Amino acid sequence: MSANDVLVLALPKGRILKEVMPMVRRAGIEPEPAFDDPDDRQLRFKTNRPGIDIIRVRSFDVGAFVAFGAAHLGVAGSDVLMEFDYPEIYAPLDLKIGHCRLMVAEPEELSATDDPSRWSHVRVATKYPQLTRRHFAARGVQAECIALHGAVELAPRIGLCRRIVDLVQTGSTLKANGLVEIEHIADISSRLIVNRAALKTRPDEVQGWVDRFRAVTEAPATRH
Ligand SMILES: Nc1ncnc2c1ncn2[C@@H]1O[C@H](COP(=O)(O)OP(=O)(O)OP(=O)(O)O)[C@@H](O)[C@H]1O
Ligand SMILES: O=P(O)(O)OC[C@H]1O[C@H](OP(=O)(O)OP(=O)(O)O)[C@H](O)[C@@H]1O
Repeated sequence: MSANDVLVLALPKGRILKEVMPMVRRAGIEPEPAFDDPDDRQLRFKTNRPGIDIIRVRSFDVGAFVAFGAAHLGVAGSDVLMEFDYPEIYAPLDLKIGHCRLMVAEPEELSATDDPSRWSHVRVATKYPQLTRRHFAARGVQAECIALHGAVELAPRIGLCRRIVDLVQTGSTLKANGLVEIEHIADISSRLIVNRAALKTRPDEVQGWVDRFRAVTEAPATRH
């Protein structure tokens, strides 16, 4: 099999990887040992399947690798998919992992008197500037976004802006920074994504992997 024939699966490093690897293994893909070696600097890994390699990239970059066809399949949070909104990506399967929600939040004391229905302009710190602008524009509010890559909950406390759009799971990061949720934007989970062109040109292989992952999400996990 030539290198060009190998399908590439893009996985997000970080928190999702821990949840997704048991699913990848149950779908029948076992990466080479270097994948689990924290000192190994390799980013592309062979697997027990000669026809599939794994690449490990930033969670925000999985969509770009799949959209531009460098990877054929991938796993991405629906937050990332909403932010970039790549038409070349098809997301056929909810993997039911990485559950959280995307919220607008502000300092507790501001929320006591604030009335979001009266906003015409908001300044918001967020990792999701495009999604945030779209969300507010849909109800006629102009959002000025300050793009951050992390520690978003710090922004109101330190005077960068009063409001944020960020992910919330347990709510402990909001609470620790004196913030409260004031608007729900979306429920988030991770999806199996495929490049639309790859699905057209190699339908049996790509659909075969979608079906195997679907079977994993539908079967109860076995305990060892
Ligand atoms: N608190 C959370 N609970 C559940 N899922 C989350 C949470 N935070 C983020 N996620 C999901 O995990 C994905 C990756 O999270 P995040 O952007 O924080 O990256 P990370 O795991 O820190 O790794 P990296 O920054 O290296 O990409 C997000 O796109 C989202 O779908
Ligand atoms: O509601 P909680 O359970 O507290 O989780 C929410 C936090 O988790 C994520 O941050 P992450 O830990 O990835 O750090 P980050 O600031 O680098 O995004 C997210 O951006 C929130 O900050």
